[in-house]
Amino acid sequence: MAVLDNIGYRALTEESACEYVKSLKLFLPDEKMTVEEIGDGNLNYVYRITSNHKSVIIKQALPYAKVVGESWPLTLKRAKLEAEVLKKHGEFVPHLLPAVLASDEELALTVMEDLSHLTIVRDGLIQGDHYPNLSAHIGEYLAKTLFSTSDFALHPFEKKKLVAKFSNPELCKITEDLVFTDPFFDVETNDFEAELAEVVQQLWTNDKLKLEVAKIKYAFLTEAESLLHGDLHTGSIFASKSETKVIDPEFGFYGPIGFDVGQYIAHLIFQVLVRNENDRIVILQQIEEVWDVFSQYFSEAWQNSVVNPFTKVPGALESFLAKVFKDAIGVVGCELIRRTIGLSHVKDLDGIEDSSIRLYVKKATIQLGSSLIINRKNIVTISQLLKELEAYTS
Ligand SMILES: Nc1ncnc2c1ncn2[C@@H]1O[C@H](COP(=O)(O)OP(=O)(O)O)[C@@H](O)[C@H]1O
Ligand SMILES: CSC[C@H]1O[C@H](OP(=O)(O)O)[C@H](O)[C@@H]1O
Repeated sequence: MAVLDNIGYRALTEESACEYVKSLKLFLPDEKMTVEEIGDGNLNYVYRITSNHKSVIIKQALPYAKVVGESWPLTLKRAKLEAEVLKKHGEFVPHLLPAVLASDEELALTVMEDLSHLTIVRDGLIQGDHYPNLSAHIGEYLAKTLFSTSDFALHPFEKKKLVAKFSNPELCKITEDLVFTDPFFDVETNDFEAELAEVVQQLWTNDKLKLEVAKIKYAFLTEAESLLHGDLHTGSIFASKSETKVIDPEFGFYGPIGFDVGQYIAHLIFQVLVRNENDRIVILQQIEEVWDVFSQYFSEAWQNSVVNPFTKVPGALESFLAKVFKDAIGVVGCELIRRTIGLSHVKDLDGIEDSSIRLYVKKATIQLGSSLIINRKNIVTISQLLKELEAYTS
């Protein structure tokens, strides 16, 4: 992190968080307010401030990663980047994002709409809740944000301006390491039970697998297709039966579309792997639906596009969607593996209390991840993906 990042910065306290929102005139000067720190993520503090008649959220970045502490410095610029991604994506899908009420680059914070009436999707799915509109909404979110920020929608000057504006090297490096590198090597920060050592050793010595991961990582490093969310797991989505809101795009940058699509599908797959046969059907349907809705909206936008004459060439759309799908399957494989044996796990797997079931599911997750990475060229439809999953569920 550049030293100058920090000038004027101070970490909020509960008291100064209240003062701050009062200074924005979001509350009356004499209004009685309560404040609570509710952040459960890896990186930032989140304050919920309420009075009798309203509530807001302040999310503040620290100059380091909260989960590790000061030994892992991290740029404060991520807060501004997150607010800017919310605003840019908000141009296309305002109904699927929290409203940004204010942002402050110096204090590295964003004030936004309080979504506490909704549930974090990961928690809801773990407790067996069903969100009938979730994948239709996420499919729409993915198609509209990713198409509208791509070369298929923007003049090349505008697109390149956005690529520069949303440069996010420090946060990308975390993904490059934690998703696409460390789990495939014997690195200290990896985190897995001793009983998985044999399966993990097989990964580390599998050069065929590593060669494919190298290609997927290279796409992440080099393919500036669209402005991604960059961390679209089920912990970054709030939902109810009718509403869906995507939060936390601080890993946003210009990258391959298949990354966002693949991360979302991967986190639905964790639920496929932990549920019994009857309960998993709704999740399999959600996986099918997100791809169907994404490709439907993306195709409509493509057909209306006037920027790029090649969009009119027969087969161009199908060829691009096939590329996105293949990229997504590779990302699914890497995400399944990293959340099982790397730094930063998911509650879906770690929360399985019975250790023999937990280890069984984790081994299946690693094997499924490897198979998807290696065979991704042969998995070209969502039905083929669902068929592949069958072999790893009991
Ligand atoms: N707009 C919001 N409304 C209500 N709660 C929120 C909001 N934004 C974040 N939170 C809460 O804070 C938690 C952490 O937020 P998140 O943006 O994921 O932080 P991090 O970047 O540290 O992962 C969320 O899981 C949620 O419980
Ligand atoms: C130490 S960063 C690891 C992990 O944390 C981020 O998750 P979140 O901000 O949603 O808690 C992101 O997924 C990173 O890969």
